Amino acid sequence: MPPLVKICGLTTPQAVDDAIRLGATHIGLVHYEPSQRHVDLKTAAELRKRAGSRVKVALLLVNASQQLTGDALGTVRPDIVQFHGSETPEWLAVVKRLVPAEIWKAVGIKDAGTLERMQKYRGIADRILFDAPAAALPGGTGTRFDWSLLKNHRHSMDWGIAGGLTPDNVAQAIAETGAPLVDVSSGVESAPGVKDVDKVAAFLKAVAAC
Ligand SMILES: O=C(O)c1ccccc1N[C@@H]1O[C@H](COP(=O)(O)O)[C@@H](O)[C@H]1O
Repeated sequence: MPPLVKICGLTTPQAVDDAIRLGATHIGLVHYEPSQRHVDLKTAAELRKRAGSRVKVALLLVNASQQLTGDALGTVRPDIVQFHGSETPEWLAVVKRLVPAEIWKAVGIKDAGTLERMQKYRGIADRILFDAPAAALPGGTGTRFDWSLLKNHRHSMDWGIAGGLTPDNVAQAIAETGAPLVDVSSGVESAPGVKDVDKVAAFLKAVAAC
């Protein structure tokens, strides 16, 4: 079975409809003001409603305060909360107790030591998303990590990969890592925050062929 596909950073109803029509299994909405893909909570809630049950909807937060996390989850009611900052396992456990959503944790993978350090999320996060290490922004920069770090790794949690994936390299990334889920944002855009329907189609086609 081909991997699950999350198209992240959607900002318009058209982009939501396109991603679903073309076969995405998950979509992502970014609520993080420094991001060029940031959507306010009203817009995020509208996009979430538009998706309905056609696809799983992730809300991406980065080191959000307790207040903002509560407001965001209460307003948007996503299927998944994707924590993309330096959130602690303790904080994720609190959120997990309070909301009926899957908890995903993005982890910037630098070296084999990351695979040890991320064990602290075991039993708390429902999925680990391996991404390139954070730089000026914690994600969404189109930067790849060294996929060979995951080669032959025995995963103890559900997982996926993100970071610098494109229609041209996603098949190789899947072949090298065996990822059960791939997540893309900038690699299917014509400009930051603007999804390109042809690139989204090409990405989904490349994954479907795996
Ligand atoms: O998309 C963003 O702007 C963003 C901002 C802050 C944290 C994460 C962000 N995006 C996520 O980062 C990964 C990799 O993205 P890319 O494909 O390399 O552009 C992915 O999960 C995005 O959703």
